[in-house]
Amino acid sequence: MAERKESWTSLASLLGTLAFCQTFLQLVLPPELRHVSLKLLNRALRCFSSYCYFDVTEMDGVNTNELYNAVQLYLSSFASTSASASRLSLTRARNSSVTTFGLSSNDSIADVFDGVAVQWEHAVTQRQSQPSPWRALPDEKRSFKLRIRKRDKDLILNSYLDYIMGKASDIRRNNQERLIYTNSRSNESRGRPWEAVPFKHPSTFDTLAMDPEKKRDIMEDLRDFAAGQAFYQRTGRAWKRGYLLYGPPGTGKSSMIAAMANFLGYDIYDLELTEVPSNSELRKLLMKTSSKSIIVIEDIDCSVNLSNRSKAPKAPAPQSYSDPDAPDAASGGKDWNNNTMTLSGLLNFTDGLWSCCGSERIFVFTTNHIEKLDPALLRSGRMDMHICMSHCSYPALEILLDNYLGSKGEDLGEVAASELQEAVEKAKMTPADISEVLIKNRRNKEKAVSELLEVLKARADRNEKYGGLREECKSNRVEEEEQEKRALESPEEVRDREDNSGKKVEDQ
Ligand SMILES: Nc1ncnc2c1ncn2[C@@H]1O[C@H](COP(=O)(O)OP(=O)(O)OP(=O)(O)O)[C@@H](O)[C@H]1O
Repeated sequence: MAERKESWTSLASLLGTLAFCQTFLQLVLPPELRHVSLKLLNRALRCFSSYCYFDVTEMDGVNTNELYNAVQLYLSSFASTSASASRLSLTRARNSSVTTFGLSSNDSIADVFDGVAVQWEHAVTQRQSQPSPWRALPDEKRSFKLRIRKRDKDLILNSYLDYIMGKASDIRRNNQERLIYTNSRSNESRGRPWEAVPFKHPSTFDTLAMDPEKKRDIMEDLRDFAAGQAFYQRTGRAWKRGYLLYGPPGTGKSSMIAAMANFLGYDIYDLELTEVPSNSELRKLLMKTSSKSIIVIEDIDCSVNLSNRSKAPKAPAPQSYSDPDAPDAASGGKDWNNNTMTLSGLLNFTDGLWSCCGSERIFVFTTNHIEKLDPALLRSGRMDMHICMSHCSYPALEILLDNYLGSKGEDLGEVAASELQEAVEKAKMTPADISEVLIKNRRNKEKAVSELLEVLKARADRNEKYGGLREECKSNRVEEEEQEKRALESPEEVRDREDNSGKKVEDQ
C-alpha cells in the first residue's frame, strides 16, 4: 500500500516537473526555439522508443502520392469491422452508391501482417498559407503515420507496403464504380476534354449470348492481359491490347464492351472521333486517359472518313529506300498535316509511340462493315484479336433463355429444344431480335417459347426463299484476308494488280 502511494507521488511529481518545464520553455524561449527544442525532445524520446514511424503523406510535392490513396482504400476495407478504430468518417462520391469508411482525423487503427502488429494513425493538420506555386494544394495536410516495432521493420515493411498496393488495386477493381468518359469540343474549350458519368451497364460475360468457347477464349485473353505486367515488361512490349469487334447491328458489340469493362473493373473512354479536330488533339486526349481503361471507338468505318488518305498532303519523296510495309506508307504517308485527323494519326494513337504514354489499356474498335475498313487497320499486329459477333447460335440462345425466362434449354423438353435448335440455326437472327420476343413474353414461359419458335421458323422459311442474312463472319473473314494480303503487297504488286483490273492506284 505504502509502495503504491509512493509511486503515485513520484508520478505526480514527474508530471509537475514536465508541466513546469513546459511553462518555463514557453515563457523563456521564443516560439522558433521552442519548436526546435520540442522537435529535439521528440527525437530524443524516439531514440529510446522500441517503435519506428513512417509518414505516408497525401501529396508528394504537387503530385498525389499513390501510396497514400492505397493505404486509405486498404484501411477503409476493414475499418468498419475493426475493434481498434473508435471514430470513422463516411464519404460518398457524387452519383455514387458506394459508401466509403475512413479513419477520422487523428484516429488510429491496428493491423496485423504476417503475425506482426502495426498501427496506422491518420494525421490531419491545417496547411500554412501557401506560396503561389503551391496554391493548388489542399488546405489540409493529411498523412498516414505507420508505427512498427523497430525489430519488425526489416522483416515486413516492403512486403507489407506491396501487399497494401495490391490489395488496394483489387478493392478498386471490385468495388469502385466504373466511369464512362466521353469527349466533346465544348468540354475541350472548358479545359476538361473528358466528361465522366458513372457506368452502370449490367452486361457481363454470363449474360452475353455467344458461343461459350469463344467467350472463354476472350475472357482468358483479358485475364492474361490484366495479369501480364511482368510479361509485357520482359518482352519489351507496351502493356496494351487491341480488339476489333465486327458484325451486324444487334449482335452484342456494345454489350461485349460493357462485359469487358465489368470483368476487368476498367473505366471506359468512349472516343467520339467526329469531335476530334486533329491528330494533335487526339494525342492530348490520349494523354488524359488513365491506366486500367478501355478506349472505345465505335463504328470506326463511319465516324470519320479515315480512308480518304489520298486527300491528305503527300509526303516528300523519300531520299532513300523506304519500307513499303511501314505504317506510314501503308496508311497514306506520314501525318504531315497535324490540323486534320488522319488514319496514320489514329494508328499512332493505338500503335505507335503515343500509345505507350500510359499502361494497362485496351483499345476496342467496332464496325458493322469490316469490308469498309482500311487494310492498314486490319493488318496483323494492329488489332490483337478480331472478334466476329454474329447471328444467334443455339448455345447463345440458351443463354438468352436463361437471362429472360430463367430456364435452361433442357428445361423445355427434348422436342421443343431440338425444334428450337434447328430453327435458330436456320433463322440467322441477331440476339437483339430474339431478345425482343423473349422480353415481350417474359411472364409466360410457354408463350415466349412458342412465339419464338414461330418467329424463328418464319425467318428460316424466308431465308430459304430469298437467301437470308449473309454468313457475315465467313464472308467478312474472306474479305478481311484479302485486305490483309493487299496490305502486305509491295507497291509494284499493287500497281500491277490495279492496272490489271483497270482501277486507279490511289495510294501511290
Ligand atoms: N450477344 C448478346 N448477348 C446478350 N444480349 C444481346 C446480345 N446482342 C444483343 N443483345 C441485346 O440487344 C441489345 C442491343 O445490343 P448491342 O447494342 O450490344 O448490339 P451492337 O452489336 O452493339 O449493335 P450496334 O452495332 O447497333 O451498336 C442489347 O441491349 C442486348 O440486350
